[in-house]
Amino acid sequence: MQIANFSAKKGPVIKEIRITPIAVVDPPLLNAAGLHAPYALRTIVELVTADGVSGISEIPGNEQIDQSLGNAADIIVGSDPFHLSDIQRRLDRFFGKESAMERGDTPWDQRKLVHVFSAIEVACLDIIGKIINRPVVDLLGGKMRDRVPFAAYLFFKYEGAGGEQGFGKSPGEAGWAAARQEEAVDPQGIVRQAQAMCKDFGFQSIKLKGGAFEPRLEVDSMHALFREFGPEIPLRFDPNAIWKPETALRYGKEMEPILEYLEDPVRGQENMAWLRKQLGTPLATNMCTTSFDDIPSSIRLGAEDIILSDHHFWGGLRASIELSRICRTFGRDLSMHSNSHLGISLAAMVHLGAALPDMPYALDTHYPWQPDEVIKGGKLKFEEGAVAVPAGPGLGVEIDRDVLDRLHQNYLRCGFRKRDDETEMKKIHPEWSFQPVRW
Ligand SMILES: O=C([O-])[C@@H](O)[C@@H](O)[C@H](O)[C@@H](O)C(=O)[O-]
Ligand SMILES: [Mg+2]
Repeated sequence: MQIANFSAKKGPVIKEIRITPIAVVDPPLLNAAGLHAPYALRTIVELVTADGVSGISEIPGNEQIDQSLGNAADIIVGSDPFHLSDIQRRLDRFFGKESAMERGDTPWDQRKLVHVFSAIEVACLDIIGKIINRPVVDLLGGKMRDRVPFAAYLFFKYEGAGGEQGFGKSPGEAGWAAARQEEAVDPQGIVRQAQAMCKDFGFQSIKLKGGAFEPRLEVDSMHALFREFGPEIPLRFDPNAIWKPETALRYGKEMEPILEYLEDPVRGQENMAWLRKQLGTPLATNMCTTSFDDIPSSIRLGAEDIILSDHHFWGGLRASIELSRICRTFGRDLSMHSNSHLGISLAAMVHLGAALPDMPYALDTHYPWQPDEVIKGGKLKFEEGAVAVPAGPGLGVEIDRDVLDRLHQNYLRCGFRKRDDETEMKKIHPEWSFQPVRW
């Protein structure tokens, strides 16, 4: 037998990390935690190897996470981007263990390390893909599908374009660009929003973010969507765990005939498990089972049917692939959660979605709500609600430097340094306060 003569060649080395916080226009969307600010924050991370190969990633913007990324620079610089497990172990040792509790009560995840590792991992995968001339999806097990379907993600909202316009409208827009500025505070407004979004993007599933108004109005909005779109378009509803168990049981029963799944109706795995025993509708979560540490109790209690993974919160794309195997083992489905984001995150989500062995549900995305884009060539296209895996090695998308500079100037000017929907809401309704369980 002939054994190939494998001589260990020196691998690539990361020589530089660039961390650029940006602020992107976001309209006044409502949720259980309050109101979106006129700018959503994102951080763009670039790693550059000694040979000049660069890899990029995008994570939710937050000054403390940016500082942690900066503190991790000594670990990252000098590392081989192929050695992801070693990088992760050294980051774990450097930062110490981050508990699942540090996620917090908000609809979004407040941990630091998961974001840091996600930013580094995705940028390294982009580098690896460019070096071996393969798309990221091939590093995750290869394509199971060419196009990844997403759902229309509706919000109750105040009128306004966001950004400098704030609650005002930017004139001269048509189609979705105009509709995204309209008020939606009742069932009719939600149906109009859904019609406009589905018309422009071709979505074939619909999710409504609830938790903003009292349950009757929000559930009536779901009935109005069902009447408008019929049973062919699957519907989901997500009040971000702000309902009491008895409220969730009452409205969950009422919505059984019209829902594909019900997302985080109640807070905590115990409450989810209690409700799940009484409802025929599958329960999904991105709030009660949000890390590998949560899996044992999720299985013991039977907390949910669907885990909505998010590579920014689960520590990267490979972690989500690992999670998919755990889900299959324990009879969970895996789908994807989203927050306000641009095209680098969307590209990563599409590579991951394309690689997932099973993908029974259209994924979440906030993408239509953000008019800005940081990648060359403008916004990624949706056809019949789906996005094709970007062509080219790595993520297949490149940063537009002029736009990056402009969005960084937005960040410097806007004054926001972390997401704080409660403070934004108090600017309009000073008496308002965030309650983890309200109705
Ligand atoms: O963007 C929002 O307002 C959402 O409420 C978001 O923060 C959630 O994390 C999310 O989309 C969810 O599904 O819970
Ligand atoms: Mg959710």
